[in-house]
Amino acid sequence: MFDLMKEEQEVIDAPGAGPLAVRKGTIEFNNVSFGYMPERLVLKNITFTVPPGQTIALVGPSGSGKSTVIRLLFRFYDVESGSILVDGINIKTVTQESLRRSIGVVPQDTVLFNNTIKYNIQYGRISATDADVYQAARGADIHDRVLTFPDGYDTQVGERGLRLSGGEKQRVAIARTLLKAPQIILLDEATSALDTQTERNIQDSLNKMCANHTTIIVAHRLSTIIHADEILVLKDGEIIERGRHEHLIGQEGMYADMWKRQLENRDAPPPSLENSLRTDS
Ligand SMILES: Nc1ncnc2c1ncn2[C@@H]1O[C@H](COP(=O)(O)OP(=O)(O)OP(=O)(O)O)[C@@H](O)[C@H]1O
Repeated sequence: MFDLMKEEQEVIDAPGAGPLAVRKGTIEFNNVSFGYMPERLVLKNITFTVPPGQTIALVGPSGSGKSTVIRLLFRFYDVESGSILVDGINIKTVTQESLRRSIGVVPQDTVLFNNTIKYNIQYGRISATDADVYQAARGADIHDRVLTFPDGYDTQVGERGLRLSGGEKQRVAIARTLLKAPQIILLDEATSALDTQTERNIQDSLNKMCANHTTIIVAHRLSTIIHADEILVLKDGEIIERGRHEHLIGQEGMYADMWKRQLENRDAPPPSLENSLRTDS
């Protein structure tokens, strides 16, 4: 999946590029085609619009191009043909720094600094006050948890400190994003399984965070995108189905198949339960 910190610099600012001032946060992809290598396009004629405050979800098999859409919006690469606009401005014409400043990212796996939990949250906006940090932590549903750490907000975390669980790390990312308060949010849903209660809590925090922000979600669990304003189903770099959840279920295509498969997996008893039943009988 996309690891934005590790991407190398491929594009440079255009001469005289000015800063992007995001007002509403409309995102438009117009006939975007792109390949990492000229002979192989991984996105073909992708067109979609995310109106201000709405949520679009990208789903599809591994390698279908979901993360590439995100990387292009972050402008790690320039499109081969077509254009990407934010509030009507072609992102090629603005500074990358200003573009990335306007976008908050909640990655699958959040990198923690070997520092205090407070620093790790405050990283979203270094100038934030303690009160802002606590408020963001509350919004991300991690404040009460932090208070149980040995030194509260001053507890060292990361490799050399307290290790946080996957769900806790994701909540740190949500808190950072709440502090940054960007108009646009990119969310890379974790593939790793979380227990049902943790998942529900995180989902609540995510919903709160994304409300009134233009959001693109790379989704793995379809249950989290039932309310998305539009779902794009990608296959081999093309949008093969699009629409809201109910519409796609009615189409009985790839999305409906994926949905059925996820329901079957959810209804199957967990392996441990199966084993214990077998032992008991
Ligand atoms: N840096 C790169 N150089 C060359 N090819 C790449 C690079 N990154 C991705 N690709 C290729 O581009 C295609 C789309 O990859 P992408 O990461 O966008 O897929 P994805 O849908 O996000 O997959 P996943 O769900 O597995 O993360 C794949 O065929 C992949 O092999």
